[in-house]
Amino acid sequence: MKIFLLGYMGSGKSFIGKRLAERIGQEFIDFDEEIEKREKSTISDIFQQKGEIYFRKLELKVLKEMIALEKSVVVSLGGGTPCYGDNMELIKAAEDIESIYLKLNIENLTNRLEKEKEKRPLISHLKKREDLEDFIRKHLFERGFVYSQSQHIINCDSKTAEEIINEIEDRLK
Ligand SMILES: Nc1ncnc2c1ncn2[C@@H]1O[C@H](COP(=O)(O)OP(=O)(O)OP(=O)(O)O)[C@@H](O)[C@H]1O
Ligand SMILES: O=C(O)C1=C[C@@H](O)[C@@H](O)[C@H](O)C1
Ligand SMILES: [Mg+2]
Repeated sequence: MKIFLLGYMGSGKSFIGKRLAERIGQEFIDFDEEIEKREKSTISDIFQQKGEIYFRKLELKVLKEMIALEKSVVVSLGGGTPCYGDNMELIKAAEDIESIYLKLNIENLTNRLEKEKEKRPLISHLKKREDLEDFIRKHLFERGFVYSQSQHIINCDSKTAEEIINEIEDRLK
């Protein structure tokens, strides 16, 4: 089975994806780590040195490769991966992919991202909590529509990783 995890920055795609893959005995690919490996650079440095447009083009190339994989795998996408160009249409058109949106509310996303801004170039400049929260509110308003086109939507607010993984397993039965 090919499982793609979607959701906003900090929603837990990497964290849940790794554990879900272990639970069901499938290979795990973290999309951002894959890009970092290929570029021999961090996401922040890629944004800084080559710009976001370069990153988005590379993201599309890697997405197409992930969609074409012919093996069972759990892929944790980047937060913006489905949101650019026709990327979500490509994901939806792939009949062998189960797409899962890990949904969190703005307050919980802000709580998580406040502690982990450095590795995330789109928010690393937002020093005050209020500014971070305002950014997330607007950004999620723009992106939520895309994430919500996933086949499964898992509400992750106040759930442990264990509970979320159990819920995903139930959905995929
Ligand atoms: N169910 C959970 N309960 C509490 N904390 C969690 C849970 N899931 C993930 N986290 C924590 O939230 C933070 C963000 O998670 P993670 O890095 O997996 O997000 P992400 O969706 O991969 O973000 P990005 O799109 O930026 O890569 C991490 O510190 C992780 O440990
Ligand atoms: O939400 C986004 O656009 C991003 C999320 C991260 O996973 C990285 O892919 C990068 O920081 C961009
Ligand atoms: Mg991640």
